[in-house]
Amino acid sequence: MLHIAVGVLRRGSEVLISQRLAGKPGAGQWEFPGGKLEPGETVTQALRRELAEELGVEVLDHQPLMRLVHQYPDRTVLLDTWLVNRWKQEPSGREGQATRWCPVEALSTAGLLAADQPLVAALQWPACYAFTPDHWSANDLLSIRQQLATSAVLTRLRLPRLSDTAYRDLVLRLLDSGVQRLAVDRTEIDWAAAAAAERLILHLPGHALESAGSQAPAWAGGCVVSCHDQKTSQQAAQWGAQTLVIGSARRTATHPDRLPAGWSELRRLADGAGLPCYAIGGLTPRDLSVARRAGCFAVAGIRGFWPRSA
Ligand SMILES: Nc1nc2c([nH]c(=O)n2[C@H]2C[C@H](O)[C@@H](COP(=O)(O)OP(=O)(O)OP(=O)(O)O)O2)c(=O)[nH]1
Ligand SMILES: [Mg+2]
Repeated sequence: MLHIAVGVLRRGSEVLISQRLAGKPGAGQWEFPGGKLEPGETVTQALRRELAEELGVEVLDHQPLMRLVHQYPDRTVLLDTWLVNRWKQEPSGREGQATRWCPVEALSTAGLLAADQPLVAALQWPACYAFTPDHWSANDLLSIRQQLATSAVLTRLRLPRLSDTAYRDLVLRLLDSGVQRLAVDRTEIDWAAAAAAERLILHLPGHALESAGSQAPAWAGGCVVSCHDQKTSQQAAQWGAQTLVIGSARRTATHPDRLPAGWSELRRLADGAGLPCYAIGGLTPRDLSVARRAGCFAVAGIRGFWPRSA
């Protein structure tokens, strides 16, 4: 497996991409700058060297974003991807390659290498994903709707106590209040008829895949699946999920009896998933950097993600 150090230079809402040169695999397609580790090099040494060679920049600040394994017909690559937020010198294509700044929301159609799609999702999806506590009512959520509308956090509405009608009404009221997108779990509701489908994400637990059809429904916002093992994560990827929630990182109050998989197991799951993964299990938003070191681009949870005690 080729270990590749990849740098995502980020400037506001844009990232730098470069075009692969003639003669290389994927010539003419776009990629994030970077390249293979040389013998004896650490990944961050390779990142600094590649960005200096390819762009003429000196990296001043780098943070892990995600790890991703992709199989091409003739080779397997591990893309070890880093966000680069600060650097010295103006980046330019030092090897004759074209470079351009691309808005994050335009990356899906920028002609990137096929392997980079999960990376694009990782840049587009929110880094924090908050699940509602089971005992919350519709009013609990409506009382904080202004906050939900301005927050960068994605919310998953679990709310098992609500009827389908109450659940549907709540979703429509939250969207009306300016909440950008929501993750829902009720496929029985006709969301297209409610004109809400554009801004909804479908979230299913892994065990629901059995009865969820052979292919993910074409929801504009995409589908997320919760997984605790490799078999389910592979099933979810084949089904067409865009992201996974994998756990458990630590023991949680929700599942006190479940042994946590721990960070090294999560890293194994994330590496094998081929999709961007949210880490879950006893985490808070403050755990984002440890989750990213374990190959997960983002964190999810219940307690610790809400302004008041859940
Ligand atoms: N840099 C980079 N490589 C990617 C991306 N996506 C992707 O599949 N790859 C693959 C393509 C290549 O097989 C491999 C990178 O190897 P490379 O040939 O560019 O390595 P390098 O820059 O060191 O080039 P060279 O010195 O071997 O000429 O990773 C990406 O976004 N950035
Ligand atoms: Mg390269």
